[in-house]
Parts: sequence; C-alpha cells; structure tokens
Amino acid sequence: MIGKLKFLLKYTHQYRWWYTGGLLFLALTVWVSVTIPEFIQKSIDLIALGQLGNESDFQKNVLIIVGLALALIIVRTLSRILIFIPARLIERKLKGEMFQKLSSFGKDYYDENSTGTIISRINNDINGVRMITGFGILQIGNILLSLSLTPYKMWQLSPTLTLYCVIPMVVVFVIVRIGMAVMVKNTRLRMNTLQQLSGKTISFLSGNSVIKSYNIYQWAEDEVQKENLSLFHETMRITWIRSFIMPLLSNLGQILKIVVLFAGGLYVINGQFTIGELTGYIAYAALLSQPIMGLGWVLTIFQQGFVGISSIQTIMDREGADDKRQAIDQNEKEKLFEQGIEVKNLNFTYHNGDKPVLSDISFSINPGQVVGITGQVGSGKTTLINCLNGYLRPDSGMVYFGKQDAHKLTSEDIRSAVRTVSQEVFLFSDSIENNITFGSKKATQVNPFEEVVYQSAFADELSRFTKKEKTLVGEKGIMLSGGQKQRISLARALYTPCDLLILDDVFSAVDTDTERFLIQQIFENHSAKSLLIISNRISVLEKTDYTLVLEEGRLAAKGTHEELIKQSDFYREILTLQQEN
Ligand SMILES: Nc1ncnc2c1ncn2[C@@H]1O[C@H](COP(=O)(O)OP(=O)(O)OP(=O)(O)O)[C@@H](O)[C@H]1O
Repeated sequence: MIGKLKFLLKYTHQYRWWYTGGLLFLALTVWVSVTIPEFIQKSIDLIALGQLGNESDFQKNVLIIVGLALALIIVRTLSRILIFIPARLIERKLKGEMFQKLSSFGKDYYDENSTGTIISRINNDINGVRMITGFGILQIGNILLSLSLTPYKMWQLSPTLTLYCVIPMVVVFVIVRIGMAVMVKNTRLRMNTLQQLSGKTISFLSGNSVIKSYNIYQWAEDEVQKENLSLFHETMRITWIRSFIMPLLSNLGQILKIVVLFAGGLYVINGQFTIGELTGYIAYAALLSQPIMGLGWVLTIFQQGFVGISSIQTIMDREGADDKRQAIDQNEKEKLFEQGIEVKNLNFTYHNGDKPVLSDISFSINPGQVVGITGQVGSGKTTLINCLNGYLRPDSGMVYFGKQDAHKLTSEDIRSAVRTVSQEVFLFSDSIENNITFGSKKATQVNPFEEVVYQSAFADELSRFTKKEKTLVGEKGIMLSGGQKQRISLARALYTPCDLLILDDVFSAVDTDTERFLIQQIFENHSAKSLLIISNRISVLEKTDYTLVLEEGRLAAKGTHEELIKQSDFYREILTLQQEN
C-alpha cells in the first residue's frame, strides 16, 4: 500500500501546481454550492413574509443566486480542467516509460508474455492510474470538502435533522461497499480474460494465413468464443451489481429529501423552522448525496487503480537486460572489434529450457575474415549468432571482443559493432526507403542508398515499382514477397557500415541467379570488416575462410571447404545433394 502511494506521489508531485490550482477551484466550487442554498432560504422566507417593501431585497437575492450559479459553472469547469489535464499528462508519461522499460527487456520476457497480453495490460493498468490521478483525486477533494462544509451548514440549521439524514446515508454506503467489493473482484477477472482474449485475437489474426491454409476456422472461432463467453459472463455480473447499486446511489438524494421533508415539515408546523430554512435544508441534503455517491466510485477507482499500479510496478521493477552494465565510451566502441571476436567454451541453455542448446563451442573471427556456420535444422546455428550479437546473453568468460568480456558490454555497444540480418524479417509499415535507412539515425557514416540496393540484388525490382523507393510496404511488408523482404532487410544492414555482419540464411528465399549475384556482391563488396554467414549452401560455404559445422549444439567440425569434405559427414552429404541437384 505504501509502495503504491509512493508511486502515485512520484507522478502527481511533478504536476503539483496543476493539482493545487484544481483543488483551490474545487474548494471554491463547494463553497459556492453550499452558499447558494443560503440565498434560496432567504428568498423563500421573503416570499413567505409577503410584505410590501421586500421586493428589492428579494431581487437582490435572486441576482446573487444567478451570479453564484454563473461563478459555479466557471470554477467547476476550471477545477476539472486543472485536475484532468495532469492525469492525462501522467498517462502519457507512464506510457512512454513503460515502452522504454519493455524495450529494455531481454528475449526471456517476450518468450513468457504474449504481445496481446502486454498491450492489454498497458492499456488497462495505465488507464487505472489515470482514473486515480484524475477523477479519483477530484472526487477525494470533493468528498472531503463537501462532507465537511455541507454537514456543518446542515448542523447549524438543525443537529437532530442532520443525524436523521446520516442513517440512510450509512445504510446505503454499507450496501454500496459490499457491492463494490464483488464488482472489483469481477473486474479483476474481466481484466485477465480481456488480456487472454486480446492475446488470442492478435495471435490468430497474425496467423490468419495458417488458419486459412489448414481450414481450422472452427477451432480458432471456438477458442476466441471461449474467452468471449467468459468475458460476457464477467461483464454481466458487473452489470447486474451496477444496476443494483446505481439506482440506490442516485436515489439516495430522494431518500434524504423525503426524510428532511417529513421531519423538517413537522419542525415548520411546530414553528421550529421557517419554510425558507426547510427549503435550504432540502438543497443541502441534495448536495450531500453527491459526495456519498462519489465515495462509492472513488473506492472502486482506487481499488482497480491499485491493481493496475501493482502490475505496472512488476514491470518497472523488473531489471532491464542491460541495467547492471556500463556503456563504454565512443573511443572504446570504435575499437571494439579491433582484435575481432573470440568464443571460448561457449555453453548456452535457454531460460525455459532444461538442457544446453550449445555446448563447449570455441572459435574466433579476426577482422577481415569470412566465417560460415552450417548444420542440421535445430543444431543451434541461430542461437550461436544470437550469443554474439547481444540478443542472448551467455555467462561471462565465454565471448570476448578483444579483451572485453561481452557479458559486461551493453547490447547497444555490441550492436554498434555487430549487425545481423535475421531469418525473421521485420519491416515497418512505411516506405521501402525508410525501411532501409531505418536505424541509421545514430550512424556517423552511411553507404550510398543506390549502392546498397544494388548489392542486395533489389535494384531491378525497385525500379519496377511505380513509386520506386517511396513505395509503401504495408503492415509487416505484406505487399512484398518473402525474397523481397529478405533483400530489403539485407540492404538495411548494408546501409550503415559495421564491423561484423551476420547473415542468417539470407540466401534461402532467392533463386540461383540472384544467389550467385548476392554471393558475389556480399563477398567482394561488403563494407563490414568481417562476415559470419549461416547457410547450408556449398556455393556460399566454399568461399569462406573457414566454416563451423554444428551438430546438436556441439562443434562437430571446423575448417575450409577442402578440410570439411574430409572431416565432416554432414558437409559431404549436403555437398553431394547439391551437386546432384
Ligand atoms: N526461445 C527459445 N526457448 C527455448 N528453446 C529454444 C528457443 N529458441 C530455440 N530453442 C531451441 O534451441 C535449439 C536450437 O535452435 P536454433 O534456432 O538455434 O537452431 P538452428 O540451427 O538455427 O535451426 P534452423 O536451421 O531451423 O534455423 C532448438 O532445439 C530449439 O528448440
């Protein structure tokens, strides 16, 4: 609880002047609201007296009421503006910070949490904080001010009548509290179901082509329907409770008016109250029901918001992949690959795996060398390159850039030297040009755009698009073929020079002619100091300085094309197969 309040204080403190202004206007709103009934009371008493000569006093009172009502509109609006705007600013700030934090997490976090769940969580949780810092604070201020000023005015008129009014208020409040507790429980369940539903919907929509090709619509529909049905039941439970509580709350004002009319009416008959005092008292009773209604809501908002804060805190308190690492200076960064990269007895087990995916792998890449990696499906090739490019973080003492232990380097520092073209291409919904130049903002040097497009064997195809490099690629590059996407991704990597360029199977989605052209361009014209190429194509591997052959996560062989023909059964097998083809 203290932690959550500290969290709220941290954010609201930054906008303290907004809130101070808002609360001042709120105090004025409450003051004006309780002052109006005083003049109503006086005006009615003047009417009741019905004496000549009271007209000017009566008119003055009515004018004051009109003036106060106009002032009420202004101060109430200002109080809302000054409190709701910082809540929106906090929401914006939190979204930015959450995104930054989420981006700092390693692969393990994204393996455990689906995108849909993360998005739904961010929206619901931050919305909860916005409700507390906006509507919640406004209501708390309103309740505290109203519940101190209004009962005071009522007490001044009649202490006994005020006590009569408290009884229905307490009864309604207790019922509302119980109802709210049940509602909050169901709201939490609903939030979880909503996260599941979002997760499933996003995954089914992005895998829509697979669902279509396997004709499994019914299964996908049933899966979504299951969550949808739970969501419906949980929402209905909330609606039922709300439909019971809301009328109770909104009729509280009427209940109080009846109490006041009955008891206060007797006072008027007995001459203890004037008719004006009774009218004023009824107006106060109506004013009092508003903060009581607000109290019910405020408790729900805080309960729900606190659930959101816990969830945000779990994300914010989680260590980012590089939190404990110190970034190196520019000079060190530039020299990072000066002595190449060395891998010493590398072992790697995935956080969710039970046995090592890589065992005892040692090799080195000197500047200027071209190294190949080959091996069967699932032998650990991608895992190995991800241990070099900082995407996965093996233990210390296993990967070195010169004398620098990669374990101590931040991912950003590693990536300033190592660039990877991965198997899974990701394109942004933007133009081809922006997709290629993306990521070069911090680069001190870039290669000519036309040159990298040519080297990536994409120049001919690009010239055929009507809008050339300005062509929009659509969501995740939907407008392009797999091979085109792969070559845009290659052009992106070639655009900014790097020390070690890693290519993960970039030749898999191209025809033989394009492959030949790409090999020639990459081997002869690349601007990187070294290349590390994953491929099972002999035409590629035979051109490397040496190749690593992986088998079930172990280094089964290492050598040049000629050496591997003698040493490795797997290498010989793929050579024979490709020669036959
Ligand atoms: N995120 C992960 N969590 C747990 N295990 C993983 C993860 N990613 C890969 N693996 C496992 O690690 C092993 C090696 O996978 P990896 O992708 O490195 O192989 P690969 O040789 O690159 O395969 P391919 O030729 O199909 O690309 C596989 O058994 C795979 O199941």
